[in-house]
Amino acid sequence: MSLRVEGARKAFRAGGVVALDGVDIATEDELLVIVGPSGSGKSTLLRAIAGLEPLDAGRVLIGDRDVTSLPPAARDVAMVFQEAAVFPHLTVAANIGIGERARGAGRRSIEARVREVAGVLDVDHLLDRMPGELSGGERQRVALARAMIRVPAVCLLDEPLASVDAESRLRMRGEIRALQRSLGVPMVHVTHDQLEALAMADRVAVMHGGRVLQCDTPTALYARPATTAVARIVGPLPMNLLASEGRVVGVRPERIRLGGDGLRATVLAVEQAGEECLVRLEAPVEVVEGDLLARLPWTAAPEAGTSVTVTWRTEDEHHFDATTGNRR
Ligand SMILES: Nc1ncnc2c1ncn2[C@@H]1O[C@H](COP(=O)(O)OP(=O)(O)OP(=O)(O)O)[C@@H](O)[C@H]1O
Repeated sequence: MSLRVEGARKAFRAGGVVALDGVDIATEDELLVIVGPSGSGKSTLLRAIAGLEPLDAGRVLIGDRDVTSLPPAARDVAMVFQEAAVFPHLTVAANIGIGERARGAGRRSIEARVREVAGVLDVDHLLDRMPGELSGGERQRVALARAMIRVPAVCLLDEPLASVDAESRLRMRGEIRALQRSLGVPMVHVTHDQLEALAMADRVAVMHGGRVLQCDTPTALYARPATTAVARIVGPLPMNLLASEGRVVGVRPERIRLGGDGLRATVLAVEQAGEECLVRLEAPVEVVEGDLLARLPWTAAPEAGTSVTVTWRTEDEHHFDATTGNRR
């Protein structure tokens, strides 16, 4: 199945915000993760695909069906939101089966399907519990199971891991990844956590200001960001951007080394992060945005206040146009 969004535009009269400013995406049976800062239009795009937000212009196509003017129920789309909305007065089994019951399926077939999907999402041992007796992660898995009980044409997830603790998040990333493979339909997952995006996705669409800046594999986004904005959004840390001879030179903090014949710098601060450390530097260069950062092994941590030299390999440089920010 394919999912395409073409030329999607959406302005909200309240506040005069252009939430979608000509968005095109095309995806097939893969996990497409949409990432971007708060307010970049991610949820609006997802809601437009689901039919919850009418577009001012543009089209949504699922397979060869133009669903732009169809109501949500007619689109065959499953959607899971940030806050797992489960019915507190129904058991887990009843929550998962509620859609099938509404469609008039028989009791036995509902039971069988509930057990099957609960097994996939590892909530089969919780079927008789009430939602109040579940952890946040378990509740979210129940919400996923309910949405996936019937294989939809398209599956949409809006920050389903946002309120789940770090350990469950890690586990659920893998489960969502596996769920997409077992369903074999396009899955679009929204997150503002770009590391989560890079870890899970077949491809990542980076949104900013209502536009898709780049849509590519995690490897390509990291290795060849198309613009300075993508270079700042994608990666374990924002890329350092230095003004140099009318262009912008980008170097990732994890590619910077201290010592050798290089740029003289002063160490402003050192933060330990497990085996590594984040070093904030001041150097006589024009840093286009943010601070000059280096990520080093903790064993190589310099002292704050000392003088160091900063080097990197030329093959680790990314070059961008100073005016447009586009990769050169
Ligand atoms: N119903 C609405 N009325 C007015 N403005 C809205 C409405 N919904 C969203 N917006 C605005 O549209 C822009 C995009 O919002 P959207 O929720 O799509 O962003 P987002 O990328 O999902 O953000 P977040 O990561 O914070 O959820 C924002 O500026 C937001 O304030």
